[in-house]
Amino acid sequence: MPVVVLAGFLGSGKTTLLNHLLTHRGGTRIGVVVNDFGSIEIDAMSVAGQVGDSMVSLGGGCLCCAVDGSELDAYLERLSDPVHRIDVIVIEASGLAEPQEMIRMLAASENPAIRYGGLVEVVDAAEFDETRARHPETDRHLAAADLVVLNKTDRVDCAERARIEAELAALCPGIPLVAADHGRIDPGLLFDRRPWTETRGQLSFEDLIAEARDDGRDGGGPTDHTGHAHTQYESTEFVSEQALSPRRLIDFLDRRPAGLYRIKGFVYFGVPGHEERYAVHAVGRFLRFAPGPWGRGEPRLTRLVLIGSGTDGAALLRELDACREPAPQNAGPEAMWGILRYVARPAGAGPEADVPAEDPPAADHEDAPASAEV
Ligand SMILES: Nc1nc2c(ncn2[C@@H]2O[C@H](COP(=O)(O)OP(=O)(O)OP(=O)(O)O)[C@@H](O)[C@H]2O)c(=O)[nH]1
Repeated sequence: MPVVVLAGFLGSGKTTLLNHLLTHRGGTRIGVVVNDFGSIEIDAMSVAGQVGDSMVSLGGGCLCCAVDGSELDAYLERLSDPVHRIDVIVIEASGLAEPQEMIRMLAASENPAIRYGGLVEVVDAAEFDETRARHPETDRHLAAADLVVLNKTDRVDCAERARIEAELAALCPGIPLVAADHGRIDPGLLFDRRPWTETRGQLSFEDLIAEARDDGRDGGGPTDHTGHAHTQYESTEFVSEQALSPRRLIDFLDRRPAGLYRIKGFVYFGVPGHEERYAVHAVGRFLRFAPGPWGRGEPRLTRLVLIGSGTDGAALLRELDACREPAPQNAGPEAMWGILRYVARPAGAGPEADVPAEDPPAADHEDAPASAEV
């Protein structure tokens, strides 16, 4: 059973791509391992249909370090149990994971049923230069990939896309590159249609084991994490049973500090007519809300994970505490206008019913309006 590692920097679109795979998998049964950096498992909650028994979720740190090889092995063993009839396992790494470490863990796995099925690196076209500038290790990750997905191509123009593709081709010679928006790639690129060979590319099993041996590591246990992106990042988690004020939340988001690179989660506003679960995603200066139904029996909670570098977690929590709203039912529809500006509507859809003409237009495609990328 091949185990494909899906990696890429914070917010590049890994969960989106995974959901695309799950909804376009045809007859293939995919086992999923989701690794959230924060202890609130937002990614796991965002995976299409919550694939039941065929998903395990590892929160609270990066798989490459916080979870040791034997723990991962135990989960893989569970998924590779014939009872699940799984054809392929996809591990969605946290956005701060070190892919080589994960490949090492897989290489060191004693489970005869699984084999490393390749590394897919997802790249955010809109954040490409900035991510590389802040994280030079990105180039190393890309060079280890078996497939590079240049995602969010809808957020850059043709010339910019061609420039990034040329840079990627130079960084990853010989490694297939596919461009996508919203992770819509052909699932056949990852499983079934092409046999995966363990020795293709720069990172063969043998290379990895030899590298680990040279470093005096066994390839399975926790290692020296110096230089891993996640050592520079901290995660702050916020949970509220009380609704949040849309106005105060948008004000908080508009003023979010530059170091706060990634926010994800679900928000309960409880404003009449807007009782849905609002998924929120911030990646750099990009911000999006997406209303959707609550799961059956799911408590109306706000759960947010805020990941950044040099952020003051206590101060962020104080600000979010101040967004709590004891009486959301008294709010009028205009309270939601600030949020609705960041809700992407399907192309061709009419204006949101309760967005007034004089209000800034709602985002009509994912390429956020200037006002959405503050
Ligand atoms: N415009 C645009 N937005 C995208 C695309 N792919 C993903 N997004 C949005 O980008 C945000 C982050 O996407 P995710 O799939 O959660 O990213 P991720 O890599 O799983 O994030 P982390 O787990 O935090 O590292 C969400 O709001 C997505 O809807 C795309 O191709 N174009």
